[in-house]
Amino acid sequence: MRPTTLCFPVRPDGKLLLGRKKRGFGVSKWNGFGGKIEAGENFLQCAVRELREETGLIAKEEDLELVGFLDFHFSASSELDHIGFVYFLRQWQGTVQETEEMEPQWFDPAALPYDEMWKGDRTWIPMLLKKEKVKGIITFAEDNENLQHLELYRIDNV
Ligand SMILES: Nc1nc2c([nH]c(=O)n2[C@H]2C[C@H](O)[C@@H](COP(=O)(O)OP(=O)(O)OP(=O)(O)O)O2)c(=O)[nH]1
Repeated sequence: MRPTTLCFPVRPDGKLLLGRKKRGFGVSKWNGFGGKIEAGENFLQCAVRELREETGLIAKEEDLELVGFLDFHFSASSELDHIGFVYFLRQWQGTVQETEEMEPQWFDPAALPYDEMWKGDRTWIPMLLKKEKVKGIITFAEDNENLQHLELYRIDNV
């Protein structure tokens, strides 16, 4: 699978914007916003485009803070394997809109809906919230849901 981006808008009061995915892979899970890089795009361009498509928010590339680099492996379906560049975004233009793909909602960082998120997220998102940057490999079991292996490192720079 092509590389992907994943962006979490963060408000001045610390709340994070998540979206409940309405269709496709990971349907009904809460997640950040992103998707596959398109031909001719770099990661920042992809992150800006996906955020706009999924939330209506308009970001400047220079406002995207790279906070994570994750290697997602699916032991049963290697065609799903992908790397993900993870960004925090603290400034944008526009207002949040529900889209065909995502139902957005702001969450207190201390009360993220981890039970309805990808299983590794409860481990690496709190690291990001502590201002750590994270690199790692997340391997999902045969059911593409449960974790088979999780290897996360705190790094100085992504
Ligand atoms: N937060 C989080 N997201 C994950 C994990 N594993 C995983 O595949 N994803 C997400 C990242 C992407 O949104 C998605 C990868 O599939 P995708 O690129 O087809 O997703 P998409 O439908 O949003 O992409 P697109 O068609 O819009 O390009 O799954 C995980 O462990 N945590």
